[in-house]
Amino acid sequence: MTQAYNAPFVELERLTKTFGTRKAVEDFTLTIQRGDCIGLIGPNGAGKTTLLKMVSGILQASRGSVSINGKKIEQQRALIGYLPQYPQFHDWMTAEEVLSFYGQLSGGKKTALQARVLEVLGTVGLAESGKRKVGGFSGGMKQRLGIAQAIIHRPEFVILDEPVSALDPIGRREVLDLIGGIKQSATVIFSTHILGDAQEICNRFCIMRMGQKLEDFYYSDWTKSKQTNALFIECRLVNQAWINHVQKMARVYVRDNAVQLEALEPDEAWVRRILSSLLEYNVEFSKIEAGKLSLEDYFIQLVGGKDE
Ligand SMILES: Nc1ncnc2c1ncn2[C@@H]1O[C@H](COP(=O)(O)OP(=O)(O)OP(=O)(O)O)[C@@H](O)[C@H]1O
Repeated sequence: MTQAYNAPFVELERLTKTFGTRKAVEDFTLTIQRGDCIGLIGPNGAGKTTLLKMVSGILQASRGSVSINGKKIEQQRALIGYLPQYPQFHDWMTAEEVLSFYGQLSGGKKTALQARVLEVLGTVGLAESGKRKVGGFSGGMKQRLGIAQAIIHRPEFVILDEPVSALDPIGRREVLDLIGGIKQSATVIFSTHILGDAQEICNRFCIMRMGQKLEDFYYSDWTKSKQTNALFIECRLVNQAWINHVQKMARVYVRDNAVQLEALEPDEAWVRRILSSLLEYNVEFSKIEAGKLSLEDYFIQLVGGKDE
């Protein structure tokens, strides 16, 4: 049967996980389309790991369901590649042995896997290290090996839990480039609290807090709606009377002399009204920029502190 182009690929339906009395994830519903690269963003303790474990089928949901191509996740495990937050390997195994082992767990035959193991080691930049014992690997190398084990069986849906957070800038760069490559041929969801990294490679963002989905948007839609309705004004001196006035038209964030305005009810004349107000209130400004609200600013406005 041929599927409609935009038929849902993965569907999370009111996923809920309770540990004792604590709801780690609550009524989380999400439809993932093929080709999405989703950044799952949330403060510590928001429930990201718990959610991804349920989506990958390694943690039983207390309530709700996950389906892939309309079938229960239990029947679709072969389509999934999963990188846990803290991948563990036996130090005494070589990288080749690790990948061969995981490939066999996914149903591959040892002899048939040999070429694939070498191919994947090349993909993750470990071609020269295949015969080395994992115990001698750096954190970045282990993370790349973790990604290699997640993609050894050519999964269509790749789930990565905090793949970059623990790495130094060089390791992060390598892993980000790697995820950029993986998303060319697979649907990807990965959790992070480094917004800049997610912004670089994701086309879609899901923001969660206290187990619940706060926002879910495609970056292109978000930039259209937010960036045209945001203004950044650097003042020589912040004029409080003007701030009081613009608060009727905008959410106002003041940091030192920088004022960020986000339209309360955007319309075409909003920017013009703000600019007129600058003249009306004799605000001395040194710089005005339109449309540069960063995802990080937005996230901080939305989420604020930690969930722990
Ligand atoms: N096995 C467990 N038993 C009891 N509580 C748990 C368990 N696993 C997670 N929790 C709790 O569920 C909540 C969500 O945890 P989770 O690890 O999913 O959050 P997270 O967003 O991944 O956090 P971080 O960014 O710190 O990894 C936390 O309050 C956590 O303490």
